[in-house]
Amino acid sequence: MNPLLDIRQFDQSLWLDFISRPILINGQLQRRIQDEALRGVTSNPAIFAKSIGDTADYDSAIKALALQGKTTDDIYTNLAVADVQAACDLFRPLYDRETTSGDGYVSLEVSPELVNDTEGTIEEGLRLWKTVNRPNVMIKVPATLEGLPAIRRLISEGVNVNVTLIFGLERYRLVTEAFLSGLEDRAQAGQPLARIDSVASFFLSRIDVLIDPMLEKIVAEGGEKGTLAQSLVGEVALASAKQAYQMYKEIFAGPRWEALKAQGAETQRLLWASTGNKNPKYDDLKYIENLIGPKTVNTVPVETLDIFREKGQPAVRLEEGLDKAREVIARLPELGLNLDELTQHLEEDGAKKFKEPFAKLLASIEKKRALAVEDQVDEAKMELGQYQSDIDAQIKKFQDGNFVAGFWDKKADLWTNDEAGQHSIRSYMGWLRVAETMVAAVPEIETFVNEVLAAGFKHVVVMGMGGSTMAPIVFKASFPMGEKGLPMSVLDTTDPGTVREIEASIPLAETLFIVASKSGTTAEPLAFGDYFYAKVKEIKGDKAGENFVAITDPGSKFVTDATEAKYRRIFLNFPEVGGRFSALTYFGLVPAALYGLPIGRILERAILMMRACGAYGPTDQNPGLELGAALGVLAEQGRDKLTLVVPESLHDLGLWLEQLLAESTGKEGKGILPVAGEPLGDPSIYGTDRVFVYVGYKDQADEANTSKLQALAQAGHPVITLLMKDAFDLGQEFYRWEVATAVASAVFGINPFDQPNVQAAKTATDKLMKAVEADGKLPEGDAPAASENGVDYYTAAHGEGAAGVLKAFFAQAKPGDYMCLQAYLTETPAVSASLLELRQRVQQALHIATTSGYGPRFLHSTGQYHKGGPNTGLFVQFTDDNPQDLQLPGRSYTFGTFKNAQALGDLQALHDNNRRTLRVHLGQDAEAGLKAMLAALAL
Ligand SMILES: O=P(O)(O)OC[C@H]1O[C@](O)(CO)[C@@H](O)[C@@H]1O
Ligand SMILES: O=C[C@H](O)[C@H](O)COP(=O)(O)O
Repeated sequence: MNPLLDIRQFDQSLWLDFISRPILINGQLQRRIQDEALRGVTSNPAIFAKSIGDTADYDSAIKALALQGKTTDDIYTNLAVADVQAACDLFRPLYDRETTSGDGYVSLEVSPELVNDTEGTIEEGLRLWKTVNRPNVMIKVPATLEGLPAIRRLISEGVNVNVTLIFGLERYRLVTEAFLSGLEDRAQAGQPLARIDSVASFFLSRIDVLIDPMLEKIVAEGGEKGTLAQSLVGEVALASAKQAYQMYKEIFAGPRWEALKAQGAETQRLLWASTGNKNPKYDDLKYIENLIGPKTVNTVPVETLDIFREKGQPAVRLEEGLDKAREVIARLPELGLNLDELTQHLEEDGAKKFKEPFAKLLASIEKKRALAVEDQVDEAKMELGQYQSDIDAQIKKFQDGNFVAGFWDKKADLWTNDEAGQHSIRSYMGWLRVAETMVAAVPEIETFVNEVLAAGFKHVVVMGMGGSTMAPIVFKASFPMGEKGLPMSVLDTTDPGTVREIEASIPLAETLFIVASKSGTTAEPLAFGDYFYAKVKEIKGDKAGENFVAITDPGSKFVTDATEAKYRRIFLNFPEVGGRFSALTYFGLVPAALYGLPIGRILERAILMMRACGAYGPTDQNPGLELGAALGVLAEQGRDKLTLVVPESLHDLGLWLEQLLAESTGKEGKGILPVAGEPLGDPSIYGTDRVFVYVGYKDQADEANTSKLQALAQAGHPVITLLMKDAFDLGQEFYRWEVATAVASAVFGINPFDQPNVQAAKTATDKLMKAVEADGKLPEGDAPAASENGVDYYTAAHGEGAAGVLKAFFAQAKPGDYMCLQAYLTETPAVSASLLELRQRVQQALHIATTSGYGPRFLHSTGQYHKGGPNTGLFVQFTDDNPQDLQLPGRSYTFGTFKNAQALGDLQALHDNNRRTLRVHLGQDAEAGLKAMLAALAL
């Protein structure tokens, strides 16, 4: 027996007299709807004062909104509306299902300051109705004399109204009159009456709280009056309610009502409010159990609802003791108690009881707002030496041309005069303000995380390429897992060894797989999805979809496929945000939240940087513009190798930055080459093509790097230092770099948002895969230039044996060139160490920049620059025999063949762009093969 469910047979609806973000996010409200037959929610200014003003639950959102320049009032409205919307959405299925019950509603009250202001109430009521934009919201309007015409008007406009602060029977009659007149106005205007729902909230416990002490005083005086008073103690509220219910039955009967009913109108139900008992002498369920009757609502505080669940005795009692109820009210005057005056007092006091906490709430928001806007972004230290004046001139040029205003207005001619290019630029500027949208999406994501935890998942695997997984990689490497987070793996390679490794390390049935692909067409994530779906299906059969989540753009075929495969959830991202600019969208934030990070704080910092970059009006300095102008000018003057130096704790930031810079700027023979993971050396080993950027933490000394950087700055190399307070500042840095990349692209006059040369490798790979499908294997290639110790060397450079070939290949290096290692291998410490050794030796001997990436990951990141940037690269590609190959389900080929086709396809694209290449096939044992190659290298 559960009284919460049993009460339904008496046609009473229980609503919850509380709302807060935590109960929306942690699933409590949903559980109450699902398991406890909860049928609505009411809020009031005091409730919001408690949930917003007295907790830190909204602090991140308040800060983010404050930084956007919102006023305190706007911040309150934004928070309250967001909660009400979320609650409305939870009740929506109930609301849609039960078209005549009048349930499924969430109430939001107009400002208590409007309690005696008719026009103000109408205006705010309509505004809130529009802003919440849900059919199942009720706007709460006080039943003051000034409120009555507002109720009539709002009802006539089709707004659902919860009339609040009703204490007396006469006023109740006027409330029903306002409701009926509103419906009649509406009918006269030819508008439909169905689903215009309204409740009349009769406040109960407050009546007894006021009158009982008066009665008790009379009791104390003794005599007849004392005896009478004694019989009335604790009775007035219930008697009022019972009488009101009789009035309700009368009013909503007869010809006037029947005419409205015939047009689809529903009655304005009585809602018992203020039903949390406030007198310890009374039963906690006094205002619940005694007021059960058909077609009524009781809005109950959390604690009372829980008590009712435990020991409630539901039965219809609302029409019991009606004579006594009449007598209670009738005899009050004998004791000198004028109920009209008392209810008037309650009304005034009621207004005060809402105004005071509301004022406190606004004051607390104001305090947080004022503090937030004082916050400053972490300043960059720019040691630009001889380049300073040219960079200053570029910034001045931008200022004179009103660049920043144009930037925020998405004026595409800041980048290119080409019409198609301009169109593409305008279509991909959504990242500029997407962090604002995501602040609003935080509760949705956090709710999802709680759902995943409640479902018992133990691990998350994010699967995707490039911009769809880079941010999760950075978050995972830069933060420890959050307290309630799940361990997270990222799969962004077709390397079978890595796929196996991940598979072996996860509890398959309890792993949530996120297939992340903006386009929904990228071959790798779709293959990963298919592979693991088949694996989970072996365990969970038709329920496999429960373990899968998609993040993709709306309208992609992947949306259809994921829907068919019954994915647990599909997050639709934003078509106007490109992959490498998507760190602060669902792509970065859903995994981050599952990993247990408070994503609101990451967004807060991003918005701080947006503000500094002029998103909300001109600023004295613009960190994104300054960084971008510096990088653009330096690259134009030959300093085009951005050498990123980071402490170990930020080692994967380079992966994200590489994609952003290389894919955005590496085209039309221009661009900035990001150089990440290269050990920092003395000034003597560097050419004049470098700019050094250090990203680290303010309070973490990094002596080894900082002293070397000092020496480099002294030797005339430009050095830029960005120090973060903590890892949450990654939100700030992501944004700074996105702006800087777009600005540097404007210096070059290129479109930062396309990747014209990526397709070439994909097309070549597709062609090779067609051959695989037809012949069962990849086509035979040219003969190697050398073969030694199980390692084959393929290159156009000629030489004797492995050593000769390597010598000839590296002999092509010129100042300003770079060597790029492309390892289509399983990432292991030994492989990474050999690649690093190779980089070091080349750097020391040839004084050129070196980069390194695992394939096929880099194809979706730096691959654009390799083919589209300047022809300064010497590319060394490593492949192996994929000793641990894996079959792909539903396909005629393996992961290994797919990966090797990707390598060959890219090699083809490099050749087509006349790049200098060396392919080193390492055979069965990549680690040994690499050692053999290093032994043959005479550098
Ligand atoms: O998210 P998608 O559409 O799968 O694309 C992944 C990556 O591939 C690229 O399109 C390059 O191939 C990147 O720009 C992108 O981040
Ligand atoms: O709509 C509900 C009312 O705002 C609420 O029940 C008031 O209760 P209180 O008297 O306990 O503040």
